[in-house]
Amino acid sequence: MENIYFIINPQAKNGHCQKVWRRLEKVLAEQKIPYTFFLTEYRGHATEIAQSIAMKEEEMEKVIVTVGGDGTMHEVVNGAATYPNVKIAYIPAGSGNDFSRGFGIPKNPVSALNHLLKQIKGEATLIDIGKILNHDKEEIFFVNNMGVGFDARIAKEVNQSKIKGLLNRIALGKLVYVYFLLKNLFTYQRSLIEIMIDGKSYTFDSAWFVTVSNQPFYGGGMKISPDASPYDGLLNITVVHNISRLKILFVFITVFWGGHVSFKGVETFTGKEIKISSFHPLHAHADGEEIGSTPVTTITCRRVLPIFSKVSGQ
Ligand SMILES: Nc1ncnc2c1ncn2[C@@H]1O[C@H](COP(=O)(O)OP(=O)(O)OP(=O)(O)O)[C@@H](O)[C@H]1O
Repeated sequence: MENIYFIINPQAKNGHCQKVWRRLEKVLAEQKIPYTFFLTEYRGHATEIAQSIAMKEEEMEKVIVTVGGDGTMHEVVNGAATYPNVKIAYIPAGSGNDFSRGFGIPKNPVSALNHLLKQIKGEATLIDIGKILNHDKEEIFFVNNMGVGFDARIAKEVNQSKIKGLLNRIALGKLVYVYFLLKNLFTYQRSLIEIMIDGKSYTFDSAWFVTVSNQPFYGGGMKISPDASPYDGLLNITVVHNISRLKILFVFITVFWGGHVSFKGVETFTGKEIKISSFHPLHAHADGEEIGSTPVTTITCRRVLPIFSKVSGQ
């Protein structure tokens, strides 16, 4: 059996993750699985823990299992992605859990753990990840998506909001993104955005946002990039521009099944290196976590991260 380390964000889904972890502990005890665990104490802590696990006895193979939401997974990947001795797994216990949607991991945390315990004896799957260079020349990885503009503004407000806690308590946590989308819809100032995709330049005036996806889902189940695949070495770009405030509401409804891509004003591209700049600095996010503002450059890193997911061996 591999060395298994769990990193748990007890605050994910406004504390619900603690209950999830207690259920997982029982399963691990019943199956007599040896493991080590760490609870995160603050934002950024999962990155520090993952990195220190990866660095300890570097020749030793390890599996780091994230228990939490997409934000915690983002932090774990940023701590461990550059260490070849580490494989990563995910148990969904956050509000949105787009990673589990995109990678076919069971929604139920106990099922996800049982599934992982079966898989862990076999081969992990190498997936693509995105690497961002922001204007401070920091390197940031993402597994789901990154974005600039309206969606990054929403991500920032969601992360700071008290409403998220309220909605989570009544089991409607996924609606938090919808709430902030509607809140910003009538006030957001659209902007000129320039995108360079593999050396080819595109300009969009009155742009709402640009999303760069590694897998189809974001924002708690919206299929923003229906054709994105984390196995093809490409990133999928979605630009929404020149659409009125009223029409974007209709477009938004169709995002849940990926129908938005057929609207005029929704443009899609694929590429390996994407530079995004804007007339005014715009918020940027990676996997829903704030990462500063434009300009940003994103590149794909092809099949570099070993993960355990339903589609292992693909
Ligand atoms: N102990 C902690 N206290 C406060 N914040 C924390 C702690 N540990 C991690 N965090 C931060 O909590 C934030 C949210 O975590 P996470 O994304 O895992 O859960 P979520 O928001 O419920 O789920 P999702 O992102 O899937 O909607 C992350 O930005 C992470 O950095």
